Amino acid sequence: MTEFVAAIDQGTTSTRCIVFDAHGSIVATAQKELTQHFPRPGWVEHDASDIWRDAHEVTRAAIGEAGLTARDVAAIGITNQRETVVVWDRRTGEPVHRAVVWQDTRSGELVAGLAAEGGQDRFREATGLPLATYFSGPKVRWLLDQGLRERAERGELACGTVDSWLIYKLTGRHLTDVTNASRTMLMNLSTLDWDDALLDAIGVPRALLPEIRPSVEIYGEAIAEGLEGIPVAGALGDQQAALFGQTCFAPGEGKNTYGTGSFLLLNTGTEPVASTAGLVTTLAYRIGDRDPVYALEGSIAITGALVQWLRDNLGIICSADEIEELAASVDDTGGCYVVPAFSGLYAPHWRSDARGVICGLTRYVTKAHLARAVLEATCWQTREVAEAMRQDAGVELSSLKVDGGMTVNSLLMQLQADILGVPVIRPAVAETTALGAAYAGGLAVGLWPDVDALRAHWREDAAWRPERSRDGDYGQWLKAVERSTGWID
Ligand SMILES: Nc1ncnc2c1ncn2[C@@H]1O[C@H](COP(=O)(O)OP(=O)(O)O)[C@@H](O)[C@H]1O
Ligand SMILES: O=P(O)(O)OC[C@H](O)CO
Repeated sequence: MTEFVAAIDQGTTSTRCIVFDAHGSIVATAQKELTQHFPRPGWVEHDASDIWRDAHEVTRAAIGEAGLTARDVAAIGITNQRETVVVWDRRTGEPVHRAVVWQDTRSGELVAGLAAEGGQDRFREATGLPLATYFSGPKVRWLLDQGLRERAERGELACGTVDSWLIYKLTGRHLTDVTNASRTMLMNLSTLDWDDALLDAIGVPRALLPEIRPSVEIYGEAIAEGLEGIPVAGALGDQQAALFGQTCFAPGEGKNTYGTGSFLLLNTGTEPVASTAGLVTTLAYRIGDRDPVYALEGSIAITGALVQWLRDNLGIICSADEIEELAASVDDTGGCYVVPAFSGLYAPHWRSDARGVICGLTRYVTKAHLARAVLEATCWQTREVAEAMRQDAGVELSSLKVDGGMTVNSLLMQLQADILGVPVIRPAVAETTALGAAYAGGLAVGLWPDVDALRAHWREDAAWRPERSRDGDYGQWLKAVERSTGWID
């Protein structure tokens, strides 16, 4: 058995492939930025052909960069932006529409209609999810309503989240992993199968959907050029992959990933825990035919994306890393709070009528204060979901494991420790999302015997301890959140 695993990490803003060795160390990386399309306010699209082209290209590049050939790679694991939907023609294998991205709000009216009939939580018991534009089912329904329904019912079209699209292009098989399926609002959390009542209510024919498989399993051999014969052997939604990569295998273990959005997940064991505090109940992973493991999740739509907005829409910084120096040039935000409700508010509020606000502006406030308030917005939103976690699972955080693109920002990490009041700990391999996918692939082909073998790989890189309590400012943040709601009628 060869000792290398390639992990494809298809994120919202970029696609990368990382080759890991049997110790979980990075051997080679290749990455491509993904073009974002914003055709109307609230709409976010990706070109699914770009997604596949980039994934194919970076995988071949990373394997080459590692000095390997396809024969030296034990498995390809996949991790991906979740909820985003792709619909393709089964005959040509080509997409019939741009992918509708998780942040996209075009299904707002559909979602409001469904909520009017049975309340926002009508599918919560079956799916663990509140009705929101975030999840895939209503996005699929919107796509079918664009003249695709008849073809879908005749079985000519296939649909899936990004894992499913990549597995299809890699192996020719139409499958999805159970963690991704749990984000569609079409899968029943207990049966782990598509639920006819949900399919009916949301208006999605079963014929369109992939088969739901465990997260750790050999799905098939790659047939894509240059990758022929590599087992495609594990898939997890990116937030679940980060939980896996952080080796949070025991109930009560959790992590927060800071990327385009931020997602705090807590392993709750083999029984789903229902949320009453605005969190989402979701699949954490399933290894082969063993009992599935569930998680509670605090999903925050916009964190790193707010830094991008400061860069691309306002031009206040030229690159994301410039925000740290600018924000550090002042001691506080000058009383300014930014609530980035660009796609409404996700956990714990689930308010699709919210839109972004900046509160507390005076003539004193400079771009440096604004930059600092942008960083604090990530931290305050995280505090809100951590509080919800305490209410739902009775878990009092004693520290927080972190990862994701924003965690290179030390000021942000210090602000997070201050605002949460607990130490924030970053592991040596910050690419935990890709690592989790590599672990899933490697476990499936027997590179590692079990999850216990993976724990030994986790090492701390840096920790930030609370230096200044910010409890006194939390009320002000909540007031700002209140002001963002009720904007859309
Ligand atoms: N130094 C930094 N400070 C703050 N945010 C950053 C920094 N560097 C990158 N980011 C943000 O991190 C995000 C990218 O993280 P990544 O984990 O690659 O995201 P994704 O997986 O969602 O594509 C971007 O939204 C970017 O704005
Ligand atoms: O692409 P990321 O890393 O921001 O993750 C997106 C999430 O999976 C959305 O649920």
